[in-house]
Amino acid sequence: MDFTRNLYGTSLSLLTDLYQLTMAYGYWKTGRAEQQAVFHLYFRKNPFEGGYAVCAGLEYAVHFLQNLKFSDNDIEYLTSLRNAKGDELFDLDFIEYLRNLHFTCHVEAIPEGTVVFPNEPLIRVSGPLLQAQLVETPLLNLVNFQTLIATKAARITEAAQGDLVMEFGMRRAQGVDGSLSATRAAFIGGVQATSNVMAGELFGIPVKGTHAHSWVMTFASEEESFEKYAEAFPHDSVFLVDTFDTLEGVRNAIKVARKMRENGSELSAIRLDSGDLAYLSIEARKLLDEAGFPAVNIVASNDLDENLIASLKQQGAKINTWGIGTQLVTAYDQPALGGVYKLGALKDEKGNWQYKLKLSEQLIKTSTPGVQQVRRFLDGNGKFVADMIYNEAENLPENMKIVHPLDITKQKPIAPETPFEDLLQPVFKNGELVYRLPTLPEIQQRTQSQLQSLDPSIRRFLNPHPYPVGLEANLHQLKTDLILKFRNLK
Ligand SMILES: Nc1ncnc2c1ncn2[C@@H]1O[C@H](COP(=O)(O)OP(=O)(O)OP(=O)(O)O)[C@@H](O)[C@H]1O
Ligand SMILES: O=P(O)(O)OC[C@H]1O[C@H](OP(=O)(O)OP(=O)(O)O)[C@H](O)[C@@H]1O
Ligand SMILES: O=C(O)c1cccnc1
Repeated sequence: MDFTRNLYGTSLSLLTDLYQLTMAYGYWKTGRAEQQAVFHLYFRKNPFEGGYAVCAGLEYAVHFLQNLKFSDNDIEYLTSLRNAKGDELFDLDFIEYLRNLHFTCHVEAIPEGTVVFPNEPLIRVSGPLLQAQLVETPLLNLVNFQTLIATKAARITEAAQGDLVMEFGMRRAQGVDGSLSATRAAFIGGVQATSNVMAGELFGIPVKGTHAHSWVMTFASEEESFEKYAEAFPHDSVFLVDTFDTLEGVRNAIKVARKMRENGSELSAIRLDSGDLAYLSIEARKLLDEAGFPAVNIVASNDLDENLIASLKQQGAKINTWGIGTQLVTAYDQPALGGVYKLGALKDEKGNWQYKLKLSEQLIKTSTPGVQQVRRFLDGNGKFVADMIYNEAENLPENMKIVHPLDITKQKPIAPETPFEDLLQPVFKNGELVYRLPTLPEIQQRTQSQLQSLDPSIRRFLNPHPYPVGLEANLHQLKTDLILKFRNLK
């Protein structure tokens, strides 16, 4: 597994789309490689029809940018590429330029574990056009997926209402990194443990687990299989009780739990993995309680997600530990977050920003110009009130107003003394890392406190109340003026 282990420490410079390199070549050839540019990474729609997202993946992005250097192997490969005529695709002088390239951009980013909303820049990259363009694809790759999974995990842990949630998804994940980075993001979203041992080693996430049906199937009887498991793990035994008949399995677990107690240990839990989990957990709880085992936990697994957990809770299921695999690590109901990376401004020869915008027939897909920052306004209790995207390159007016990005009639004035925080924080200055990467438990803690600051109406799964996010009025005007200009209406 050296491949994975080294993946984030070595050059990932070719982990990009070819068009980033051909554009880079074009910028270089036309003398624009060093022109100052600003790009923003953002998404347009909350995943899972939800009311929010939890941003994740920044640490991977930081490692990627720190190691942005074309290795000898990278250079050799790029030199080997040919155009349609059979000549070298890239000028050798350009290849030399790439060989000597090192990252000199400024990067601002919203810390991992922050609750974020559509249109807000999660990462802002400013610096030489060639470099800021080049990093588009890998940044999107690293941030889209982890943000998606952290959000799914936040929803699942919300549904679990404080119960232990374990991530069991590796076997159905999308390849090696689809499992490792999903486990990391799941932990950020609130999952407390994983069955993924390598994620335990690499990220320090607590590892936990039970046993499979095969363990039971290798013995002459289910009872014997439980006995032998308890001998091996007298203090950490969880018996999977559904191999043949679930309630019979619970009775066998109780028999073995009694023997364990005589030998001075206690059964930790049973696991249900099929059938009607509400009914079976209620019956299992009764059997365990009547037998004097009220402290034995009940774990459930079987294609669960936040909606099933909420439904089982509502049905009165007596489950207090959840093993969640496929639905979580593959973000089954929405397999991708549609994050994009768009140019906001370019500096002209006089050093003035020229604001840039991509038009679309759909207003939601029209990009926002400027050098954007996100200001989050809070109430007296620190609860989130509204977010304002504004242009840091211009002065803010005294009387600020937030304008809905798609409906100019929806405006929200901001009282002058409203407390706020600006979400984008400096990460790289001139290519130098200036950001202390928080630990994973710190990030998980941040997610929890951020979610607590969000009104429950925004967190609910069905038709969540939309959190107000808009453009500061001057930025909205700038965007409108540019749209009119490009449509030749002004
Ligand atoms: N009480 C319940 N309410 C709603 N959904 C449930 C309930 N109990 C289980 N489920 C879910 O129903 C789905 C199908 O479960 P079902 O019992 O039909 O198949 P299964 O248990 O996987 O069968 P198998 O025995 O082949 O493993 C699973 O996603 C499971 O989590
Ligand atoms: O259901 P998930 O949320 O993905 O959780 C992981 C599943 O992986 C195991 O199943 P296994 O591979 O034995 O297959 P199964 O689905 O037939 O139980 C385990 O028993 C869970 O059911
Ligand atoms: O430990 C478990 O119970 C487990 C691990 C992975 C997948 N399913 C279950």
